Amino acid sequence: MIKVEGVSKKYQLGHIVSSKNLTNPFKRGLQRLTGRSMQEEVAEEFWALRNVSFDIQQGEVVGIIGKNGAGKSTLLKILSRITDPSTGRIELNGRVSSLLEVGTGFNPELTGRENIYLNGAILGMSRKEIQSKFDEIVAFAEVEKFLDTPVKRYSSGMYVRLAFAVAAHLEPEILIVDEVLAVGDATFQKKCMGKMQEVGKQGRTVLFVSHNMGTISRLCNRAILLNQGGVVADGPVHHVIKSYLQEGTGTGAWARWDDSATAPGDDVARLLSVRVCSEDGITSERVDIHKPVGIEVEYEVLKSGHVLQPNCHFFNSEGVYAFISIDNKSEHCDLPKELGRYKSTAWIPGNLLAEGTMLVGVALTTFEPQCVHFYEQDVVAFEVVDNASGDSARGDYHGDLPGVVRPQLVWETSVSQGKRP
Ligand SMILES: Nc1ncnc2c1ncn2[C@@H]1O[C@H](COP(=O)(O)OP(=O)(O)OP(=O)(O)O)[C@@H](O)[C@H]1O
Repeated sequence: MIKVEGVSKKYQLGHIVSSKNLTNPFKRGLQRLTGRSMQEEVAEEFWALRNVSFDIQQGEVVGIIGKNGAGKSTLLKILSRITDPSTGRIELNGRVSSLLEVGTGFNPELTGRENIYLNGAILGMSRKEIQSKFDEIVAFAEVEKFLDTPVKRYSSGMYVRLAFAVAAHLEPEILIVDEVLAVGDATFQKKCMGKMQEVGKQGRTVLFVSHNMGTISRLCNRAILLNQGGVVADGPVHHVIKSYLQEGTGTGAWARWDDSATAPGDDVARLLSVRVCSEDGITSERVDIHKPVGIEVEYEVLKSGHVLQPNCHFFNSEGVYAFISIDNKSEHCDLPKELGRYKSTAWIPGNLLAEGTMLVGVALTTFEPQCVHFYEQDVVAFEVVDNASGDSARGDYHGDLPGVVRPQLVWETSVSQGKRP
């Protein structure tokens, strides 16, 4: 269905080098002779993709994962024929509908209604075929009132809703979606997930890029991990997510931001670091199932006078939302914070989580009125390990124990007939 063979993509990057690093011998000489410092612009080659090969069969729902700059969007652009590969070849059999950056595929001057017909026509559908899908698209996107308004007047949320609805409902044989779900609100994201699952079940092929491992694992059965433009893992989604987390190509046990200007946050507070740690304060990627594990959040308050409550969101590698914990019981947590650097640690007791990977999202929230100063999803991860020593909740059972949590509960047994042993 999709065949990618030895695909590489080269970009030319132009940048200015200053006097010390001139490469042009003429400019170097001139600089020496005149004593005037010179600049020059050099073009540098950059390979965004290197020798990427894989096959995707019809009906596969494939997640493309990798850290920022790994080449995911470039790969999807090549598959959507927005850009050509520098070397290698791709083969796609079937109608492709793609939703890459918000807005691609829409003409801003045309109305919502006109854009639906335009996109259908681009996909090679007849007017009748489009008409049969029209009401469904409009209902999904919830843009009934704005159907005859040019899409340039839409809010970004409306735009994405319509773009997704069009891409997913016009019965493409191959649906390519890049992280667009991050733009909509939670209800819409859920709706999109459901729709993509449905498209996959109808035997169509879906390629989906996301940084959210929960979404990837819920939606996809296979994942391809890219790192610096190359494929480093390709296979069942849980194995590939595990490599992403473990190889340090993605989320580790420690995330920090050295430059507060680019750190997550707003003018009230910024995130400095998040760490998974053991009782003795050591950063730990692997945690013994019996032992407590701490999520330490360090942030800087830039504007005083706000009540700020850190909160952690826990997901397992299948994307199941395990639980949320909000700092709403500690001393002074409900008082406005002064300027300064704060460190808060949430402690999860031993024998609570099940074994496996936990992904943690961290937020800082003011609740009245509600304002989220930052929320970093999947910011750190750790592996809960059960060494099956017999004194954990698993007891003497060595087989697979499913579930998000595995608390060691107190059991009581009473006997009404016969004798206790
Ligand atoms: N038009 C371009 N010109 C030059 N470099 C580019 C261009 N497009 C992408 N790149 C570079 O290619 C690399 C791969 O980019 P790409 O957007 O494919 O990565 P990504 O995995 O999608 O990243 P992200 O998760 O941040 O979206 C990056 O280093 C990026 O800076």
